Parts: sequence; structure tokens; C-alpha cells
Amino acid sequence: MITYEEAFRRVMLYTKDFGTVSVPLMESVNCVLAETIYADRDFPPFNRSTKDGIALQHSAFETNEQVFKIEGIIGAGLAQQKLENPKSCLEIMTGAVVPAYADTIVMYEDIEIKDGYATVHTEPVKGQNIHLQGSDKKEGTVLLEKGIRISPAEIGILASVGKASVVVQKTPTVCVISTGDELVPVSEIPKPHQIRTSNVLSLKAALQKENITATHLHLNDNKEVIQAAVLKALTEYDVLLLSGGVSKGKFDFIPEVMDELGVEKVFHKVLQRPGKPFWFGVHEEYNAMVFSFPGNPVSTFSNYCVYFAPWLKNSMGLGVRDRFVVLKNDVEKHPILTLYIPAVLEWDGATLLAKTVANNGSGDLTSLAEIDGFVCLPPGEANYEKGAQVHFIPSK
Ligand SMILES: Nc1nc2c(c(=O)[nH]1)N[C@H]1C(S)=C(S)[C@@H](COP(=O)(O)OP(=O)(O)OC[C@H]3O[C@@H](n4cnc5c(N)ncnc54)[C@H](O)[C@@H]3O)O[C@H]1N2
Ligand code: MOO
Repeated sequence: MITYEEAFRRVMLYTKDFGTVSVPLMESVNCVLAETIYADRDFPPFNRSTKDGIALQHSAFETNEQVFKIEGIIGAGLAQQKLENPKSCLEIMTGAVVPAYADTIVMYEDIEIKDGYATVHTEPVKGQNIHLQGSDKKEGTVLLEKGIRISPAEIGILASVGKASVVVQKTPTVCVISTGDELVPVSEIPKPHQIRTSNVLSLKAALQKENITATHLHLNDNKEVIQAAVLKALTEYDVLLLSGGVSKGKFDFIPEVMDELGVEKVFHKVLQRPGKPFWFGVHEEYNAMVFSFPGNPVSTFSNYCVYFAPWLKNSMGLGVRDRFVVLKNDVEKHPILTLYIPAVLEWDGATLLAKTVANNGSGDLTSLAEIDGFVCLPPGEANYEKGAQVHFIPSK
């Protein structure tokens, strides 16, 4: 059996680039940007007023001018006007183009308007309240680099440079497969000896957050049925995520089916809890990858978070960085297994604390309620004490 570190290293060796695709702007949220985005014009594209008030020529104040004839009103969206007479001003709204020859904006709060004249009560500074053309970014400047995740802030930037469609990193096509005669669909009332399928729906939900709409296939514990369905899935999808059927039971057909179908085993079983019987392999000819997770719900979910999520991140070009948190309570180590313990995070001042959640073993699906992830605890003799800094694997 291999260690968690070795299993992780081997999974990461199979990081893969799935190419790029152009998608409509609003479908790119949460995708990884695969093109460099440049400013198509200056930002802002013209000298814009940052206040509602009047636009004037500052030189007028040098000749002690304080009262200005109002020549008109400029709203945002109007083409640039001119202010040729230094004894005049134009009312101007926030976002409007500063008129030619004007160089200063005085806001309404600092003036008084009467009978078509504005009296200025302050001593304005030349250039005040003007957001100068190109002062944020010049035309041609890089606004967004390739390889970042597109969040709502990036959508605004993409929209402002006219990207109605965006080139993003393609995600793999995924088929999630549940196995087991005991499983019934969510909408059914299980008989006393049955349970509702839940693992693969958690997997589908996790994938949905990554913009992957996975296909779900349920297979009963029949070797021929499993073999035929897995073969078809291998030819049709980039990745197969399975749950169940990988341990020692009489109906645990997955490892032998994979072998018979020519899926090369990279490893089976990891020195970890939960999720020890995790099986991982690749099919060279079909260019498919198989993550076969143990069926216990906590095992399926923790393995997804520990291995698949970082593999996907790496494949998307995002890179994976280790995160650390501080234990809020003592935790027992295991002498030979790496433990993943469900945990809830909370801030204590500037410190991020992880409070572990007690569970009833890896079949205890209910222990996953509200968790933020898992603390990852390497094996050893001495226990982890409250205050220890530990590796954290997020699940949200
Ligand atoms: N003799 C041994 N027995 C077991 C070993 C072992 O090493 N030797 N390992 C144990 C460990 S650890 C785990 S984890 C489980 C994994 O077993 P399988 O991957 O074969 O999973 P199943 O037996 O099919 O199911 C286990 C458990 O999970 C439930 N399950 C399965 N799929 C779903 C689903 N989609 N939604 C909800 N629940 C699901 C299933 O009903 C079982 O209760 O093996 C141990 N045994
Ligand atoms: O490894 Mo299993 O997931 O402990 O129950």
C-alpha cells in the first residue's frame, strides 16, 4: 500500500490540458481564462467628471472671477461640448465628458445657482473632480492574464472591453457512476434494506461548481452489466468517477473489470482513512482516467477533495497551493494512516481555527453537514494538540 503523499504525487502526474473553447460571456463565470485580455481603449476613455456640479476654466479664478454664466447642462452619454468663454460654465453630471477648454469641476454643494448664474464659494484646485482619460489603464495594457479564474469582478472587466465571448480552458467530460444493488433514486422511498443514492449526487454537485455537468450512471452489482457500461463510458468520457465496489466484497467488481478492460492500474489502496481502497488508473488508448472511490460516503467525498479537486485545478492550469489552519481541539494520530477529519473553520482574530467534527466512521454521511473541509493529519505516535498547525483540504 502506498502513502497519501505518493498517491497524490502519482495522481498529479496525470494532470492534463483539455484545450480551450470559446463561450458566451455569462457562461464563463468560474471558468479559467485562456486568453490575455487587453484594454481596447483608454480607461477611462475620456476625461470624466467625478461629481455633479459645474465645469469651468480654472484660469478664471486667477482674474478673481467667482460668478459664471451657465451655458447649458451636460449629462453622461452626451458627446463632448465646448466651454470657450472663461466667464461661463456648464452644468455637468457625474460620468459626463468634461467639455473642451474646461479643466476643473466644482460640485453643487460648493456653489449657489441663481437666475442662470453660478457663484463659487470655494477656491477650487485646478483639475479637481476629473478622472483623466487613460489614468486607470492605457489602451493596449494587459487587464487580465491567462490562467485566472473568472469571478464576477472579471466579468465586469471582460464586458467593458467588449468580450461577448471569452476563450476559456475546457473542462473534462465526466461520467459519475454509482454501483450497488442497495441504492435507489432520491425520488423513491427505499425498502428497509435499501438506501437512497447520495454519493454521486454530492460528486455531481461538486463538479457543477467547477462548471462540469456530469452524466450520472447507476449500475447494479452485475459484472457483465458493469463491464459493458464502463467500456462505453471509457470511450465517451475523459474521466470516470466511480463510487463503491472497490474493496474486498464478493460484489466489488470494479478492480477486476478495470483490469479486464485494459485500464492500467496506477494504484489501488492508500494508507489513509477514510478512503483506503481508492483505485486510480488510466486507459491509454481511450485517453480516459478512472478515479474509483470507495463507496462509504465520507470516503467518496474526502477522496474527491484530496485527489480529484487538486488534479482538476492543476489540469485547468490554476496550480495547487497548500493551506494550513490551527487545530481548535486535540486530535489523535494514527500510527500508519494519514487521517482526513471533517472540520469546521472559524476565525479567532487573525487566526483560522479548525474544529474537528466527531463522526461515526466513514459511513456517517451526516457528519459532513456544514463542514468546510478536512484536516489532513500524517501518521505518527504523538497526538496532535490544540494549537498545532495542520494541513487543510477545503471541501467548499
Ligand atoms: N474485507 C474488507 N472489507 C472492507 C475493506 C477492506 O479493506 N477489507 N475496506 C473497507 C473500507 S475502508 C471501505 S471505505 C469500504 C469501501 O467499499 P466499496 O468501495 O466496495 O463500497 P461498497 O461496498 O459498494 O459500499 C460501501 C458503503 O457505501 C454505501 N454506498 C455505496 N455507494 C453509495 C452511494 N452512491 N450513495 C450512498 N451510499 C453509497 C454502500 O451502501 C455501503 O454501505 O469497504 C470496507 N470493507
Ligand atoms: O477507508 Mo474506509 O473509507 O475507512 O471506510
